Amino acid sequence: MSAPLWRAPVAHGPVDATVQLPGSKSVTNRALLLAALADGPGTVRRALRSRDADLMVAALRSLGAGLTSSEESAFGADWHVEPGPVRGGASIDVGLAGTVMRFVPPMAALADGEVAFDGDPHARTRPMGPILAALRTLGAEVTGDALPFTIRGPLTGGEVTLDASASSQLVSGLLLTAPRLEKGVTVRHNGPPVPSMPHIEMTVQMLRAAGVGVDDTEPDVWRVEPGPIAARDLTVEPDLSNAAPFLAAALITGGSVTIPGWPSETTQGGDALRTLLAGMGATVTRVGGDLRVTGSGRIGGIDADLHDVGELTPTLAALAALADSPSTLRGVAHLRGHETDRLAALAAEINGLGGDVTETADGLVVSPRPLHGGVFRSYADHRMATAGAVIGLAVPGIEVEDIATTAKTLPEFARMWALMLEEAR
Ligand SMILES: O=C(O)C1=C[C@@H](OP(=O)(O)O)[C@@H](O)[C@H](O)C1
Ligand SMILES: C=C(OP(=O)(O)O)C(=O)O
Repeated sequence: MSAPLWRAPVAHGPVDATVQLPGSKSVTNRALLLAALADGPGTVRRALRSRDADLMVAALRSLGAGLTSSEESAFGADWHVEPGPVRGGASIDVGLAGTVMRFVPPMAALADGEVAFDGDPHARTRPMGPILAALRTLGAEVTGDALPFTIRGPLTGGEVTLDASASSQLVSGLLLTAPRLEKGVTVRHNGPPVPSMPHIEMTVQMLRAAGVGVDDTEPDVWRVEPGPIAARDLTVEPDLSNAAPFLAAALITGGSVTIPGWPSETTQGGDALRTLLAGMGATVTRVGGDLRVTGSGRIGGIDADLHDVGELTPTLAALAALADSPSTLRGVAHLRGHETDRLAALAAEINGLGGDVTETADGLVVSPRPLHGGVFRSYADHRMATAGAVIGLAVPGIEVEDIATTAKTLPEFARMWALMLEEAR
């Protein structure tokens, strides 16, 4: 059965909206896991509620942690987390969540028995081999090199070398559980450059904030000292990557979109939107603690290396397709291992609307062409679905397949999108 189609609304004038974004998926899922491994009860405030976050909560519960929520709203939950002895015997569903499939297995190797992992059909193709091999080196028994697999500890820790060029999460996953191992862990990367480095910085900063010693002075080497993970009371920042489609609306309509609570300092890669969107012609200003992006009505093409911020590629490709000059998006070969092969998917869907997108070995060349309506397939990828919505602002007759897939990180997307456009009227 094919997924339902969602008629993307066309913008009939400049948007002028304030869009309150729920919490960061990346911060939420790190904070929950660290809280479950901590030395006492802790709290994660304004945590994202979404499919990926709910899968993390379910995984931690099945490994023995107690999680109860209060203050539930569209903008998230406050989770009270009670760590417990890590329990074996669980079967964990990772869905399509990179953070669950890479962050939870090292923790599961602390359990007193075997833990099984599986996920969505496409999750079985996402890169897992290097982290599973690393866990074997560190003492665990692991069946298989991809999902589905089982894992059985104990992990003693020590030093391990892996190729993390397919995903920064292969490193983050090992670092997050490392303090709980007798010897800690030293991770060395050996291979082409690791993508999404700000996400490893996020891991390192969150470990340090929990009192863990981390040495990252040598490039591509991370040493995590053994020791307690301090229980914390932490508030999650808004998800800056999910700001991308909303801010893109300002450029497309020549309007203005404000995101409240944009952090002044952050390890979220989405912060790069400030420079990337300015590079495409937007005016970007801070108004108190908010970020405001204003479009001029003109979108310029860009030549950008997105190696550190690959998550932003679908929105930027959509904008590039509507620009007045060509764009080259480079450094994102690893996107072929994301929710879908995003380079192939973006080229196929934009070209299906009459566009001119060419895949390169590590990115896309986008030459703007007049686009026509049609179906924009989402491939179970939340950022493909939102890219379709972005194009639909300017091109009548876009029907996005399976808009509900945005529930991976932003279940309220369609409602928030409609609200943003209503504010323009
Ligand atoms: O650690 C994280 O929270 C993430 C790391 C990045 O993964 P890759 O390094 O696989 O790109 C990013 O794209 C993903 O959305 C979230
Ligand atoms: C790559 C992404 O997700 P994941 O955490 O599943 O890797 C993403 O959200 O763009």
